[in-house]
Amino acid sequence: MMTGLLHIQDVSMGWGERVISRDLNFEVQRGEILVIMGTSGCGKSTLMRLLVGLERPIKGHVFFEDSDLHQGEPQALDVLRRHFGVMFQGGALWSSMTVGENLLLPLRLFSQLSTAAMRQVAEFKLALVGLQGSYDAMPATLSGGMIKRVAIARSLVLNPDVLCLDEPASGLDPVNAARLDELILALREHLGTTVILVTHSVEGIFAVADRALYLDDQLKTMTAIDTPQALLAHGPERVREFLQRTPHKS
Ligand SMILES: Nc1ncnc2c1ncn2[C@@H]1O[C@H](COP(=O)(O)OP(=O)(O)OP(=O)(O)O)[C@@H](O)[C@H]1O
Repeated sequence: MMTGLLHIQDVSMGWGERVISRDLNFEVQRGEILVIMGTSGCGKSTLMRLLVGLERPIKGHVFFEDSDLHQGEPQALDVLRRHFGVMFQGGALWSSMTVGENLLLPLRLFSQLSTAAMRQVAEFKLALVGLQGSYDAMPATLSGGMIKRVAIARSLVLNPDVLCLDEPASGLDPVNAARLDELILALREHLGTTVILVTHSVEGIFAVADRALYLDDQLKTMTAIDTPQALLAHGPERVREFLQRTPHKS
């Protein structure tokens, strides 16, 4: 009997003969904030892409509830993917479109809503991330922190069960990075969204994570998953070292 929203079973990931990480086994609980951590190149982004069905594992399975994300027909996978809202590294917006048009894109593609209803949804999501009133703004007129918020709002328009954020704070100053942490906590509280987060920021990990998992690039597997406090107190040595670094923003 499976518990948890996502169930990762004996997964190995990589390309061709090159295995990046193997024997991954863990669950993501509904409503939790799970951080994927590890040094550069250990496979954090790859794991996130795999968890949302954009990458296939070399071996093993990823289940969303009881559905295998990599087994069914392409159409079934398309439906499953809509449970995920994804903000990729960089979180780029279309610079030639207004903020509102950026948010309408996924709605036009995947919802049956009327134009007026789509606009309401987009404005509501902008308000959720603290950007009410910026529907008609062009991305070039926004600050880096605001652009990240718009990208998060866009990943929320289809009401995903799981929000996946790949280094959302990269390029932000410490104040805006901390504000983004607060936003992530608020979204979980108000929407109940499950959040999977890739971050290099130790401060961010302690601020938001219910649990964090560590991908070890030397052992090429996941060596720990627990609360950040437990990992710092009695995790494997490299994980403790990772968490003891001077907090910094990537
Ligand atoms: N499409 C691809 N084909 C082949 N190799 C890839 C591909 N994408 C990533 N890699 C390699 O897989 C490894 C893991 O990459 P990934 O981006 O997942 O790491 P990461 O932990 O997210 O790194 P960073 O912290 O630097 O963003 C890297 O060595 C990368 O070069």
